[in-house]
Amino acid sequence: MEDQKLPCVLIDCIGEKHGVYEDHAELLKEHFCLITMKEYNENKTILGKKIRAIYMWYHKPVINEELLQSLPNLKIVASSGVGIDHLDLNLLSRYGVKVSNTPFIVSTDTADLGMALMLASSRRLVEGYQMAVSPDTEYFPANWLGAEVSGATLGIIGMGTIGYKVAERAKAFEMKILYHNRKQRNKEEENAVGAIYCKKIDDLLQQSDFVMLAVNLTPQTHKLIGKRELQLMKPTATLINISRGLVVDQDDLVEALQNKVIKAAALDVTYPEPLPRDHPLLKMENVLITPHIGSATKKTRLVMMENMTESIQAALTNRPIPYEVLL
Ligand SMILES: O=CC(=O)O
Repeated sequence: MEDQKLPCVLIDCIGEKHGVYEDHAELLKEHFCLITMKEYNENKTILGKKIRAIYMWYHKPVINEELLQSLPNLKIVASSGVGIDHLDLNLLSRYGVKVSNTPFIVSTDTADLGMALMLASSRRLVEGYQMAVSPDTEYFPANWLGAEVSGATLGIIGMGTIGYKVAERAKAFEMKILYHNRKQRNKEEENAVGAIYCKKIDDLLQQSDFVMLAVNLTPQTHKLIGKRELQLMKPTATLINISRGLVVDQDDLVEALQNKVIKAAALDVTYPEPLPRDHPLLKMENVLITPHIGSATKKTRLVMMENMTESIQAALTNRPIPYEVLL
């Protein structure tokens, strides 16, 4: 409902499958007059002029030129999460619209999920669970083995905030940690976690038991891991992706898994999301998939909402935007 005193903010929907959580919406309503896409679509001419910000919760609503043309007073798009690959920054800048994200808060949970995927995949937790609950279960199955994580070699591609937090956790597991950064080497962080820098990505791929992808999706990292890179990996290695699906050539990954070029994959991200229900990755025993839940914990999602609110308030009062994404 429209409250004349509060700035109008467009959101996709409240509740439902991908919408802003009901509880969070109540908090947002203290600061903004929330207009859902459904309400906007029913009354574009009047509401379009009033909307001053878009609260983009997990890539929705989708922003295109047509929408921007009908929102003449739009000042900011506050996007949840760290990745901004779903936004056309040049287009938004042409319309004078600022962009913010929630970069720091997602790192800890996403690193935790990376560890969870590595442990679950190597120790075959999903298969173990299925065996434990099956009517004809065999306890202490003698021929059923996983691979050890403690003491194994982890190669982190992309030692940004998330990658570094993965390294901190891997250190506690006494793993040998290798990392590759396309641009810069960070010696201080390297020493703190005992990580070894691989200038060449190939060295990391050849030596790692687990390869964890934690890079942003950019034109340079698009399909960074394809047939050639998968062939460099050990046949006993597992690929873990907590960044973006498009960092991997998925067809090449399917082929590599089918032909046992690598042992397994654990993926929080794919393309598209979700995968079509008949996609080969959904049918493989050596693939563990989660539905893009890196930052999906109660506390983190609440702080993300607070970060987004702060950024919108700053933009609407012409103050510096705390989490502004610069072109
Ligand atoms: O995918 C999640 C994020 O970008 O934070």
